[in-house]
Amino acid sequence: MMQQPIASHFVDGAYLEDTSGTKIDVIYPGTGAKIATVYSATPAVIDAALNSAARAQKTWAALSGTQRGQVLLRAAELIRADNYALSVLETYDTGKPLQETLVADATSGAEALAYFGGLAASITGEYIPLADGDFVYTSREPIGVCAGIGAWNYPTQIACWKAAPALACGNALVFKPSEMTPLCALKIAEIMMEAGAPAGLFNVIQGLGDVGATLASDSRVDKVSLTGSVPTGRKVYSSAAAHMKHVTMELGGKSPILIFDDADIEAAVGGAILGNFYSSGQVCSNGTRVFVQKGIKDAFLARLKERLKGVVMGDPLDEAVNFGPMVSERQAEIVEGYIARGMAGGATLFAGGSRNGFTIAPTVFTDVTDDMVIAKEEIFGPVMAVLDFETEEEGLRRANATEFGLSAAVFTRDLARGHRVAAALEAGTCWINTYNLAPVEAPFGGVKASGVGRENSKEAIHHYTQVKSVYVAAGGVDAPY
Ligand SMILES: NC(=O)c1ccc[n+]([C@@H]2O[C@H](COP(=O)([O-])OP(=O)(O)OC[C@H]3O[C@@H](n4cnc5c(N)ncnc54)[C@H](O)[C@@H]3O)[C@@H](O)[C@H]2O)c1
Ligand SMILES: C[N+](C)(C)CCCC=O
Repeated sequence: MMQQPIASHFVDGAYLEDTSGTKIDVIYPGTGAKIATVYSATPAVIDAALNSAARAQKTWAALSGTQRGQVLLRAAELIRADNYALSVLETYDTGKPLQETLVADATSGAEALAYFGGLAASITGEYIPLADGDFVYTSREPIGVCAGIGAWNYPTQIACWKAAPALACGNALVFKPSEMTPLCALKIAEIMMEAGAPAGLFNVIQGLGDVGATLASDSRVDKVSLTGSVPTGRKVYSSAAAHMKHVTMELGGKSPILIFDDADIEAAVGGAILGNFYSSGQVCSNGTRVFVQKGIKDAFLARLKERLKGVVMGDPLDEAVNFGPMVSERQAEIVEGYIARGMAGGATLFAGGSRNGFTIAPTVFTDVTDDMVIAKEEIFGPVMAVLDFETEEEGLRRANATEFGLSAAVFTRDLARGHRVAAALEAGTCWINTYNLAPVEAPFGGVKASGVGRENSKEAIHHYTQVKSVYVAAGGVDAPY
């Protein structure tokens, strides 16, 4: 049962321990048992990580894109070969069911490493012809040392979604996982070394928010990429701005799903289930405001109730279980608090609402109005708010009436309406007739308060490089005196 890592940190190509840092107990959410202890990074550990990253970055950036890509491709293969063990570890770290982690986490990390490994050799600049034989060429240079700060819902995926583009572009990364889920990223660091990365290229240091804040403000860090909540994003962004650092902010949401009368009801119910209860609702892009057009609402709710009978709760390590606990007791309490506020606010509890250990049953509220707390705030748990609407204009207006803008979806058989609605939705990612699919080929990120920049896809290259223009003159220099 113990999942104790060799040491708390992975720095300069090896495990590193310093027990003088704050003690962090690692709890398996499936049972509430302590499974490991790590220690928060001390200033000495942070220094070692940043200094080794700076050294490694120079060696790494001097390689060709093809050479860098080969290391990432090898890392992807090693992750795939070790998928079962990595998935079990992801389940210990997060409590997500093994049935889910076996297909969603290490595999997603491997896909990101393979994708950016394949892209590394084609990160090039352009040639811009000018008058009289002059021209400009550009090159995409690495930014330098990047700091990655992770949330607790997808520890392996977040580490890889940040490492893959950063490293492909010739940067080094110091990654701080969430203090709730410190285990998985250490394994990725081991794998990077085995794949041939130079020591110091990918470091993992543990810590609470103060370690993240130190990274965000340290002058040796050139870019900060955060996956976390909007309040943390505001702090990190402002600290990075004071030092003129590049940022990527992958933050929270309260995303809408619009289900029209003509929707395929099975697809719509499936989308609402995936968009609310996958990972027990601990997904940034979840569609927690489900707007159902009045003509289909009764049928939608009836079918939703029926399909919720398929939920299997229990030990997340049992592959028959398809719904796991919250990551922590604290998160279970937060979600319970929102359920109480939903009931006190006048919404009708249609399904769920109960708690057992860290597990909150999939919960559905109906008769929700836009002004209720459960319709406005990100809950980050399995709580679906069902609202109804009459016209497309009304649905869109209410869907967009939020500070967030991470994701959104529309379910309709009328594809002209699907595209029209997707175009009008204020969100970084929109789905038509599906939910929560995020292939590495597609940009992922938010608008409005939900974020800055994009992860995945060729877009990420722009966020991990800086462009240099070189002007080449063909003739003499025409000066006024
Ligand atoms: N958009 C995305 O891709 C995405 C993905 C996953 C999670 N999220 C969001 O993450 C949130 C849930 O994760 P969480 O509770 O771990 O978020 P959080 O904001 O509490 O913490 C995220 C990370 O930031 C660190 N941190 C906290 N305070 C800090 C500070 N002042 N300076 C620097 N770092 C600091 C934490 O230690 C942790 O590693 C939700 O809002 C969710 O929507 C977004
Ligand atoms: C791949 N998903 C399921 C869209 C999750 C992205 C990361 C957000 O929490």
